[in-house]
Amino acid sequence: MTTSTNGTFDRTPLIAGNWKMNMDHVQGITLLQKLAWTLSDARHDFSRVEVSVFPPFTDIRGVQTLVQGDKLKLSYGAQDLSDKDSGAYTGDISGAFLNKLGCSYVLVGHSERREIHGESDELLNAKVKAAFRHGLTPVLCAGEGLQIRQAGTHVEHTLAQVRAAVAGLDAAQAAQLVIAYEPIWAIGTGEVAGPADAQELCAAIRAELSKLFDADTAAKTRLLYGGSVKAANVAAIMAERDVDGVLVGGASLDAGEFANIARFENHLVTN
Ligand SMILES: O=C(CO)COP(=O)(O)O
Repeated sequence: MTTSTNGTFDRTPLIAGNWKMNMDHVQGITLLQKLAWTLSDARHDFSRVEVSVFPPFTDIRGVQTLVQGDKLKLSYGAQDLSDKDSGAYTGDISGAFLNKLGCSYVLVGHSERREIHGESDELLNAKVKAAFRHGLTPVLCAGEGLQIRQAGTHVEHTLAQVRAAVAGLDAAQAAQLVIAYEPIWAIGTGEVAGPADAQELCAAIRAELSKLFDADTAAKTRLLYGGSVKAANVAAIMAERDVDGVLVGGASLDAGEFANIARFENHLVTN
């Protein structure tokens, strides 16, 4: 995350909670109410730090009702979308439907979708384009597994995923895009990549965007880190220059913990 000399953020930090396949629509509403209450009690400034949740599809209508009804400043998105717009694609969800439910974002290419559902780089590129077609901001996830990390090819591996997913985008789309670096070995394992690891990859991704588009565009793209983020480690990660936010899994299911992550500035360590 960079701060300008007057202390305002160049890129609004994004604290995103990926609920994965947790929280049915009743539990989801309870969690969101608790989160909203905790953040409002703490007078969270949403214009300085954006907070977003990614519930299961079945929760999104309820989330929309609560956010709109209570005029919450939280944004929300889905965890996946189809690369198609409509038609005979049983079980798939169109970006058009997500847009109608007020989603701002959609995750694309989470490692659990790449690994469990065999989603290819080509498909993910089509999903990124489908998101833009329907007025959604894609949060593209990329990152390496343990073997690749141990082989030392994690930077090239992650950049190849990013290159494939952004192919054919224009500079305005690249600037709007959010990219989350999520090393698979750090997801749900308690094994957090160090702040320096997060910075290494976010800087490499920004340099790659600069090559593919231009430096101005690359300076606007928000880059997140994800993998075992907690209130206790978020400040050091967010203090890194190129890290503009975090994508949180397990810890986003606890309203108090996630609210504390969102309020990382309260325990920000500058280095
Ligand atoms: O996959 C993640 C977020 O998308 C990270 O999950 P954890 O925070 O549970 O490690």
